[in-house]
Amino acid sequence: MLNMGGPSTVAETHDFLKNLFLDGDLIPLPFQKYLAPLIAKRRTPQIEKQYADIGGGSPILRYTKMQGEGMAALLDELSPETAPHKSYVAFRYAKPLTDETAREMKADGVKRAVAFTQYPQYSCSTTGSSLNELYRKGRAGEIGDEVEWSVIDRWGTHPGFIEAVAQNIERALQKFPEDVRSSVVLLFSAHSLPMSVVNRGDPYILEVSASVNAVMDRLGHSNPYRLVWQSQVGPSAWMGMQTGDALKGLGRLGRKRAVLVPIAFTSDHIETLYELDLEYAKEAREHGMDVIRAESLNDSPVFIRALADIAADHLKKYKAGQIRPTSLQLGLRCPGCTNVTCAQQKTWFARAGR
Ligand SMILES: C=CC1=C(C)c2cc3[nH]c(cc4nc(cc5[nH]c(cc1n2)c(C)c5CCC(=O)O)C(CCC(=O)O)=C4C)c(C)c3C=C
Ligand SMILES: [Fe+2]
Ligand SMILES: [Fe+2]
Repeated sequence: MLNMGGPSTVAETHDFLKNLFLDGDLIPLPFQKYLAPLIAKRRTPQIEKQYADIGGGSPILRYTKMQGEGMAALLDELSPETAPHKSYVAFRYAKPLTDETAREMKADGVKRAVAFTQYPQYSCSTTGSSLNELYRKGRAGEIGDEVEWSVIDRWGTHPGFIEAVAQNIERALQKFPEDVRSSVVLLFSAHSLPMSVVNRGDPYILEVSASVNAVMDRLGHSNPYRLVWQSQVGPSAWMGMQTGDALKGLGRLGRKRAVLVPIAFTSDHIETLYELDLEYAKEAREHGMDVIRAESLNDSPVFIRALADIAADHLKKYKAGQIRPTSLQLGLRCPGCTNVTCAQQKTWFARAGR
């Protein structure tokens, strides 16, 4: 289960940020090796405070383990021919990092593995980065040669995922009086992307939009909705409109009721617990708005079942011993992408699978 991870305790914030700013797939910096530690150090106090304010750390490891264990148990039933199943977590910027997980898999004698991104929608800066890391570790011999790999690199319109999000929205809508419910604005909010990344052809914006469209279809377009973007960092141009500005704009239009829906991350993190709950929703309430946040997927049984269905379908399609390069969705670089090695990954994942 690939994801970025987060500091489980406030004390781990600095290392998390250092790993993040060292990642050229996420943030290409000149003299990265030297600049990254400096930027991380400068940013640490502010981000430490945010993790302290949401309860002393990120819950992502706890939820990912819970989701993984639930998924593996269901998979034993859904796919008995590939049982037993076990989930491993490989985070990009926090423990457990890819090499630690690879050692554990090696010690367990794993022979067949699925690199399963936990980002529903593909971006070269997120899933691409995690796959690059796995590829590098594989090439460096840190992952057993005998492991047969395949990849699930996106699932943003899987009906189970869409159902889980839709149910959380319906639960949030229930909190509004029935006579006004259908006028509540659904404000889907996803982590923004620098325009430099959007403009080189990264598919994330398109795939997040596809998720939102699928959720609205499932809801029968019951409510007005918009997709907005949050958490931009630094002075460069990012995808808009920004979530905070959208809320203010709705307030000005007299649309006082909204549900904020996290759509691009599967567990709670600073963006939901700090930015959406403590900053935006609070500010909106102070301006007389009635804003509720739909819950993150976290331990949702519908979502865990979706993960198991996605993995079971994949295992049926890509049987051990039969994985070929053409089986993988990877291999297409964005036309303008210079730092993502998707094309090489395709070859490695296939070769590792022989
Ligand atoms: C799908 C989710 C995310 C995308 C896409 C994404 C792209 C992206 N992020 C940065 C820069 C930063 N992101 C930071 C933290 C952070 N990012 C995400 C998710 C996505 N990022 C999460 C879940 C987190 C962890 C914080 C949290 O909410 O718990 C940070 C560090 C925090 C900070 O300093 O503000 C930076 C920096 C870029 C440049 C980028 C696309 C290229
Ligand atoms: Fe980010
Ligand atoms: Fe790319």
